[in-house]
Amino acid sequence: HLEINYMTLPTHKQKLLEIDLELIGNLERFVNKLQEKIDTLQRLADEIRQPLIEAEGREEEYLGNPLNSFPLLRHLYSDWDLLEEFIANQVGQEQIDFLKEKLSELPLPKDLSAATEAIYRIELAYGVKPFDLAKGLIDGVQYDAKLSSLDCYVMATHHFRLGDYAKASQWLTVALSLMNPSDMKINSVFKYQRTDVGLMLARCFLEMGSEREARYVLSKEVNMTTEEIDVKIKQLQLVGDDSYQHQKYVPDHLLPEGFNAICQSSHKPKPTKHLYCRYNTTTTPFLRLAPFRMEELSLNPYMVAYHNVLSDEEIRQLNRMSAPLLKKAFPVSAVDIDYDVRTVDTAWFPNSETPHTKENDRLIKRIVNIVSDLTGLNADVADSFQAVRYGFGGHYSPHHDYFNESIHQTAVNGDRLATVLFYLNTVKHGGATVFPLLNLKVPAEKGKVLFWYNLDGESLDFDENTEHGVCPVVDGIKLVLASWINELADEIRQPLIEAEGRQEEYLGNPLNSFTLLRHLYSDWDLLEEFIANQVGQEQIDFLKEKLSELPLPKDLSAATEAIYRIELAYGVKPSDLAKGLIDGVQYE
Ligand SMILES: O=C(O)CCC(=O)C(=O)O
Ligand SMILES: [Fe+2]
Repeated sequence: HLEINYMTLPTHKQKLLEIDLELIGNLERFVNKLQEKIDTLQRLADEIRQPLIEAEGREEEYLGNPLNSFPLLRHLYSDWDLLEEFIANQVGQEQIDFLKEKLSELPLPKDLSAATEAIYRIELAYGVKPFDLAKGLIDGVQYDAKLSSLDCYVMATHHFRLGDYAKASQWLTVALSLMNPSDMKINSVFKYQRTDVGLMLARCFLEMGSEREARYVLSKEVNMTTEEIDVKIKQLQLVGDDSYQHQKYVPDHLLPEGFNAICQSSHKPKPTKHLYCRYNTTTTPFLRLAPFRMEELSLNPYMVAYHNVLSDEEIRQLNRMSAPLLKKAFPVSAVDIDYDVRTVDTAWFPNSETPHTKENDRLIKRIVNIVSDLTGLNADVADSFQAVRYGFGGHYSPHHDYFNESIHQTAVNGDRLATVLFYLNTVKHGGATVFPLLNLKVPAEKGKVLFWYNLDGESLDFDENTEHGVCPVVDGIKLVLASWINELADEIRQPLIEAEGRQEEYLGNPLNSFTLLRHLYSDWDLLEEFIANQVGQEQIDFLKEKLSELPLPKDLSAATEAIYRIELAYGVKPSDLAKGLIDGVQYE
């Protein structure tokens, strides 16, 4: 049962329909059995009554006939006894047993919580009023679906527990409006009564400080007398009501308002007059041959989207590869403070379970290449792709991708310099990536790749403006592949990082000083040209400004000559010198 995931796996959701259909079939068989018994009992009643009708008004004459008195006696002697047995005998035991057996396959409390929270997130993020949500109108889209009174009551209970009494009362009002008198018998089967709704609504009004409205509801919906109301109100005011469990109130943290506003269809994207849409042919030579349509979304932080990067077949293969790895990563424990940060399934990818077929290896290599082609960064990240699957209501609260703390990962690889996101499907409604501080919404579109720097281009400080999250998915699921390029994967920075903390020693070594000098002398100059078309003007200006502080031709000559003298004086072969072996000493 543990692996069942109704939120993100269509096949599992399908199972809910199948089991419901099975149970409905079972219920119908039970109804038929019951109907047969009713028919039999009705006929019996008619037959037994028949002689009595005949005898009516002439009882003496009737009973005088032995053919009448005998049957009457015999009938009274034995029939009712057997009839008692027949009536008492449970109809449809088989169907009852079947139902009992199936109960173990039905959703668990945590499944209901997950579904409730999914609707709750959709309600919050898209600013949907309970009344609209109940009739299937979400963020301007009218769905062919609606909620029942009991569904609304469950939503109200969720809000109530979070202490959002205003929203809870709205849901309760909708629940009342959807409750028809003719549903009373059905509702009572589910132990759901109008008075339940009324009591909770009165509680909401009391919590909101409106005793007058609480009294009105207790009288109208719970049918209490004035005296009963007095007692109830006093009781609630004194001791509260422990029939409802409370949780802490978290919605601000869950989906902040500024974020939600961008999720909604009413959001107007900001004009992007300084930004361009063009083909990237410059980052790497590869792109001169196979340019991708690129859309600059922001200059600071630098952020671009590329379109139609992966083919449908590649995406199919990726999904085939990652599907078995995606595990249910649902945070179910309410004591976990982060339980509402992210509702997805994730898998690091590829991992030891990924079959090493030729196609798989080729595809992974291709994705690594795409990442470095699109970003111009050294993306030796084959072990750090993350496949992410969002189900209905699946979201990611605003966060930064950098860790900004010393953990094993940042110590080994540095922090996350850049993020590359592959969108593997088009989400019909919801699921956009949103950057609230940039007022930017990036819809999930199949084949698109989004790339941004998490560190400021100038200071290399963490760029707080890269804060981002994912709007709850309304319709369908969302699939992405995330890849992070770490600072230290960028080979340009490698020598500096190696030198960190032991600069004197590091620079004391001629090979290091030479490499550094040569690199500073010529690489940045060429790099400036190389990346001029891609990075923000600000960074280019910074680089240009710094060029004046870099070594001059005479400095390079001096260094070259120094190495040359060492080579001559110690008789070092070029192959030894290149690998650090000088006059019997192996340098690092
Ligand atoms: O799914 C997305 O659009 C964003 C994912 C993300 O922010 C992350 O994995 O860090
Ligand atoms: Fe992220």
